[in-house]
Amino acid sequence: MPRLAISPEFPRELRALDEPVRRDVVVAVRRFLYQVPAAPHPERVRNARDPRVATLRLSDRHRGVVLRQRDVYWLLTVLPDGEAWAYAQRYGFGVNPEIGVIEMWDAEALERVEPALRRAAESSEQRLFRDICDQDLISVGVDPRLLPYLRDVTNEASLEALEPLLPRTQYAPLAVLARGGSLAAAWRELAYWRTAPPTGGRGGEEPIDTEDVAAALLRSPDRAVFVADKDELEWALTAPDWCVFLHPPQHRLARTPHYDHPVLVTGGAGTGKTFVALHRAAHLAEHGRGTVLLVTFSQVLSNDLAARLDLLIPDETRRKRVEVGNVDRLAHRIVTDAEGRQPTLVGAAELAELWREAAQEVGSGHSPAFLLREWEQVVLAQNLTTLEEYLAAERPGRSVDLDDEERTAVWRAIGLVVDRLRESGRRTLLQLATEASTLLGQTTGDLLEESGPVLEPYRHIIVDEAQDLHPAQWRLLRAAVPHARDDLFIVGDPHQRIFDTRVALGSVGIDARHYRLDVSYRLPQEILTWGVRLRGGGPADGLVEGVQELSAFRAAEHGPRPTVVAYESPEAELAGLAARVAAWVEDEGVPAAEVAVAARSAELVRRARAVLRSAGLDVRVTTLHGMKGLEFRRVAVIGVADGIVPAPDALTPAGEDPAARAHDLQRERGLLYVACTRAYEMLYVSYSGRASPFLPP
Ligand SMILES: Nc1ncnc2c1ncn2[C@@H]1O[C@H](COP(=O)(O)OP(=O)(O)OP(=O)(O)O)[C@@H](O)[C@H]1O
Repeated sequence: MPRLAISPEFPRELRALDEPVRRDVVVAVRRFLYQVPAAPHPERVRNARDPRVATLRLSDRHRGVVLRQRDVYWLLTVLPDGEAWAYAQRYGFGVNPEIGVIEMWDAEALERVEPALRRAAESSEQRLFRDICDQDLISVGVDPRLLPYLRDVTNEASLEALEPLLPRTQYAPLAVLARGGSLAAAWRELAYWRTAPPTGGRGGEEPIDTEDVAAALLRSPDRAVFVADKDELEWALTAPDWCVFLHPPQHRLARTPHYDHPVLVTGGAGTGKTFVALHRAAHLAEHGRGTVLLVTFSQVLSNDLAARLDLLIPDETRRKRVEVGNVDRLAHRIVTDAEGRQPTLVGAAELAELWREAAQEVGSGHSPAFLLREWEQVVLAQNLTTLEEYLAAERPGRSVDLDDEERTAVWRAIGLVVDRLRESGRRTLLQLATEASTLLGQTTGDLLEESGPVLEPYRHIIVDEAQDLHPAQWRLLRAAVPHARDDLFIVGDPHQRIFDTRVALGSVGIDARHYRLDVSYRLPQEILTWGVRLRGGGPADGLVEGVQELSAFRAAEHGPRPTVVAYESPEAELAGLAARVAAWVEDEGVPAAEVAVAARSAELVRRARAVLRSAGLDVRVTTLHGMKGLEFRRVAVIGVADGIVPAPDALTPAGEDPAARAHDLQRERGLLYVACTRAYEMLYVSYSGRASPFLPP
């Protein structure tokens, strides 16, 4: 039987065919896989640039194009006969000599631009790679067949023009060198695309055999998937792309057989962190040692994760090994199980009233908001249970110093609130998390109705959107899984933090090894660059010790720049929004479900919704918070004006606590950044009056 690998273009082209043709094609591929009588056979292509390329007749008028080596067939595409032959003649193929991935390039187009390259070179003294010898270029993976073209490149702009014609793993290190980067930096760029973790030596793996196509395909999970039987074939042809093809850095993280330590993966918006989390869950469902919990921040996001996991793990038994939820629910369930009834939660307004009363009664001069923050960010964060502990505690992130007398007063206020909550039988979600982790740590049989120590309810935990979890929630997760191989796999982005939680995992007993994803597959470079300027580009703290930079964060694709429009009045801005959304949906045919509108205040959301509804435009309109974790083809963020973003009532007065205010501002910035980075095609931002101070000039 042939060893058949499918390229991601093949299912895409297949979907574009009419139903009867599609059916014929699938039947023909199946026949080929099983080599039954009447199976299509490879036919040579005259004038192919690579003699290993052949075609397979897959329907009356359609052919598949394959790259063939002995019994290995890489099925690249399916096209009408003429186009299939043209395709088969057009491309060059190779194996990257340094990292061993398969490469494919538009050899015909390169030949076409060659005379222009040569003419430019003849009329210029400049050569972009003059100071780099052939051997050095080859040492960063450059295919020797491309050297003649590269020698004629005179400047960065002409190299950029070649980008669409070259394999990514050829272009990426060249772009680093073109910018003046060192060979070591170019090598690091190339190594980012390597699939397997290094096992020693410079290249890390066994020596690369550039003639071994099968090994190269196995190292290229974004370009090929091997299918061994008809079920795997069916899966590769019908499942969404992201279920079947992972980019090498994503694959490396998600499919590493085992980790002997907790893992933290950080990466900017759209780098595929959620996909990595889902694939890790699928991996552990198959190879793990017990129940997997996949948790995220909110119920909305966890419903979305559960639906995606259904797609990724079609096997029901395996799917059942993964529970999907959010941390609050987990805490709620553990406390409910232990107490035999559901805990009652305190409402936000009620809690605010309790803090107001306590502030007044204690009369320490601290505002209710200050006391609440002190409780959540110091007392609950460190699980302080006595005044002595509180007096001795560090108060990271809090800029107003408190002497012993003041701390005693604050402790008294906190005590009042906690007592009143207890008396009324109510609790906050963070209290629940704290209690749940204590319960898990207890030696009692109540919880699982058996005697002996309580066992951790999960064997593996995967956390998505980790940047917004509170230390109390982290302690709960740590307690819910044993300290063992593959215990915790955590993904998040400190730059997208929208709540006040700056937790270094080490401080909550999670000694994670840190990995990074740097390439965004959602954002075009233009939205990404603008977003990074908006976010301030500055470092963000949290999750890892120290700070995280955005400097390595980049995009895989280009697209239009974001549009920022200033209006005279709020009414004109809303009219402008309606016109813009109408143009997208009605004129350009973008499905309404792929458009989202976001604003900072509930009032603006309501008004935008009303205006769009009355124009018959049924698109999602939500707050900036509501955009977390989602993505849309087109996004409009409105009301990005001074006085609205940052929201004045979300800011601590500067006089009360300057550090808290600085954090509030950064959080508000992060919120706008999150909303703007949900767009994978086009971003529109508007305001009336003065622009928000966050908007880049
Ligand atoms: N392997 C892949 N195959 C197909 N598309 C991908 C792949 N990886 C990333 N993408 C694209 O990038 C988008 C972002 O992926 P994902 O939601 O996992 O990113 P994220 O890092 O969790 O983003 P955020 O932090 O902004 O929520 C996907 O919806 C998809 O459009």
